[in-house]
Amino acid sequence: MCRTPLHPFLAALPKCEHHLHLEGTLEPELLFELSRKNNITLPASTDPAFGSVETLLARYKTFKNLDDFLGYYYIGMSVLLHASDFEALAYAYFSKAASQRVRHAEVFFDPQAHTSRGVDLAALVEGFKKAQARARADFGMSTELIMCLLRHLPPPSAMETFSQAREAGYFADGTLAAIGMDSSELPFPPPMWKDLYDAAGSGGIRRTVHAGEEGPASYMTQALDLLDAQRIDHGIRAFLDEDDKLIARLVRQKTLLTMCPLSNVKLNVIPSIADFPLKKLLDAGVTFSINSDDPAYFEGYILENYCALQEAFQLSVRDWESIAKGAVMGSWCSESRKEELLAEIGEVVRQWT
Ligand code: HPA
Ligand SMILES: [Zn+2]
Repeated sequence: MCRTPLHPFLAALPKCEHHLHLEGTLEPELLFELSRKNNITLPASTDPAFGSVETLLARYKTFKNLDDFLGYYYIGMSVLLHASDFEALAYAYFSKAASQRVRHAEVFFDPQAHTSRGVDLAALVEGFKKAQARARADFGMSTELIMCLLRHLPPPSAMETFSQAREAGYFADGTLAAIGMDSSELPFPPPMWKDLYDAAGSGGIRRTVHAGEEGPASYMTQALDLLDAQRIDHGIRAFLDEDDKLIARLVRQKTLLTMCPLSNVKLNVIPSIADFPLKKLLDAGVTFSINSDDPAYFEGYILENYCALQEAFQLSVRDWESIAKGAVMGSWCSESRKEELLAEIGEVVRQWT
């Protein structure tokens, strides 16, 4: 638990999470359990980190960069096979998030990383939908699924997966709220994905994209210009690169940046949490949310991210109110759900002011 006097307030504050990879919530205990259940051999003979929960957790403390992390992330998720595995994974996250007062979550998943192993898209969707229904019933949590396409695979693979989801009616019936794009960034710039984003845009499908994490601020500008992205996941490089023109545009367009401070430290995007550009975000009036990205790998769920920032920056209750309300306003939920969430935040802030 963090030592800040605002810890109880931060714990009680109703939260929205917009940048969370379901596969990144696979805790080592569940990873080993599923590898035994599904007879999936982990590469322990070539990488001693896979020897035990303890050695794996120790390795997670030493990620050098995004690709170093992604190697473990893709091996980890290879233990997921059945609809029930995906349901268990998602429900474990929703339960943990509910305990940290997440009231609305828009979560990513990486279909190609599973379909390439012979798992049906329908099995993923079935498992996730069951977990979503349980989260609604058990915690009153609203949730949305965002299908991410993988940048390290060829563009036709992304287009094929997108088309499969669209033909299954998953966008039209609300099963999927949006498309996103993740995995390695630097070698796979936004122009590669223009056809995919054009197809989504012309079909009225929402679009977000990981940009400005390891890639430069110019990739964010390209994501806005070429992909017509409505939201940017990470986007920290706009501030590290001091791209004032881009920052002004983000403010003017009210583009939500879904930011992930502990992830940025763990993947060496910034040297320490004190280097997170929180003051610049607040001073410039950028719309942003604070998120956990891959909490099983980065030593912290959403509350640990809030607390790490509070310990470094000592914000006021009013600052947090504005962050929490900004996250609601940037959410892809109904206007009536936004009203409910804003009222819940107002209630908690009243108790603390
Ligand atoms: O932070 C991330 N960046 C890119 N790809 C990812 N896939 C899971 N997490 C990430
Ligand atoms: Zn991410």
